[in-house]
Amino acid sequence: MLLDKYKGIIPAFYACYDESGEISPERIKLLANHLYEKGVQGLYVGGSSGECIYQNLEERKATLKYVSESLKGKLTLIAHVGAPSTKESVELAKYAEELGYDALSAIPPIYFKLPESSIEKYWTEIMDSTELPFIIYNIPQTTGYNLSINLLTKLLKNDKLIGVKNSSMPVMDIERFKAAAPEEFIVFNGPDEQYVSGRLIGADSGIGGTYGVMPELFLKAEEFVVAGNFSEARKIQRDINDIIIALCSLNGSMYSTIKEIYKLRGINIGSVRGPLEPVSGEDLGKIEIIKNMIDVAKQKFGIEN
Ligand SMILES: CC(=O)N[C@@H]([C@@H](O)[C@H](O)[C@H](O)CO)[C@@H](O)CC(=O)C(=O)O
Repeated sequence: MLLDKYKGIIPAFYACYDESGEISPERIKLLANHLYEKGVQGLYVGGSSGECIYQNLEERKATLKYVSESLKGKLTLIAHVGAPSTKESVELAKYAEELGYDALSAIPPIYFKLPESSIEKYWTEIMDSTELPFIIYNIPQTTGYNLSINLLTKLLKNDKLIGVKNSSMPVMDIERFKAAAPEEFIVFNGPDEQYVSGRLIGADSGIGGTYGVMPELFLKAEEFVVAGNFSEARKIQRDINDIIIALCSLNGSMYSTIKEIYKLRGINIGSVRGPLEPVSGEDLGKIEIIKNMIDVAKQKFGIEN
C-alpha cells in the first residue's frame, strides 16, 4: 500500500548545532545516520524538536538539505515547513520538494489568533504549492488551535492531504479524526506518553520528540502492539513514561536534557538555542541517571544494541 511508508516509528529530528550554536552539517549527518542504523521508519525534520521557530529560513533549509543528503531514498522523510508567514512556508515546501522529501507537514499559523478560514487558506496554499502529500500538524498546546472536524472535512477534499500528526492530549481526538476520514488516512500519535493507547484507539503510526533518545523502546512498544501483546506494551509504556518524566524534570528544557544524554553516548549534537535553556548546575549530574534509566529499560526488554 502506498501509505505504508509512513507507518512505524518516526522520530522528530533534533536541531544540531556546533559549539558556537550554528547549524552543524556534520552533526546533522551524524544524528541522521545514527537514527537510520537504529531501524526507524522515517524522520520528521524541522518540527518542534527541530527548534524550527528559533531558526531562520536559511538555517531550516540547511537542515532539510543535510538530512536529505544523508538519507534520501533510505528512510521516509517528512519536512515540517510551518513558518510565521505563508510566503516562507511555501518557500520551504518548494525547497523540500526539490530535495526529494516524501511529504510536507505544517502547524497552523502562530502568534495572531486567526479565524479558521485563515488556517484553511494557509494549509491549502502550502498543499497547492507542490506535488507532495501533506500532513496537518495539530498541536493545540503550543499553537492555541485544535483542529476541528469541520475544517478537517473541508480539507479532505484535497487529495494531497494524507494525514494528521496529532499531538493533542486526548487520545479520543485520534479516534475522531480516524472516524471523519477515509480508511487509508493516516493519524500519527503525537504524545509519546500515550503511544500505546494512541495506537490502540486507531493511530496508524507515531511521530515523537522523545523517540530519538530511545528509539529502541518505541520500536519494541510497536512490536508488542502489532503482536497484540498488550500486557508487555503497557509495561514498556510505563518505563517510557518514567523516562519522559525524568527528561522533563531538570532545569533547562527536555531537549537540552536529551542532547546531554546524546553527549554521554559519544554523539555530540550541541545544545539548544535560546530562549530554550541548557541544563546547568547540579542537574548536569543527573543526566547519567536518566541515561541509565533508558539502558536499564532496554535490558529489561531484551534489547541489545
Ligand atoms: C509538545 C511536544 O513537543 N510534543 C512532542 C512530543 O513528542 C513530546 O515531546 C513528548 O510527548 C514528551 O512530552 C511532539 O509532538 C513534537 C514533535 O513531534 C516535533 O518535534 O515536531
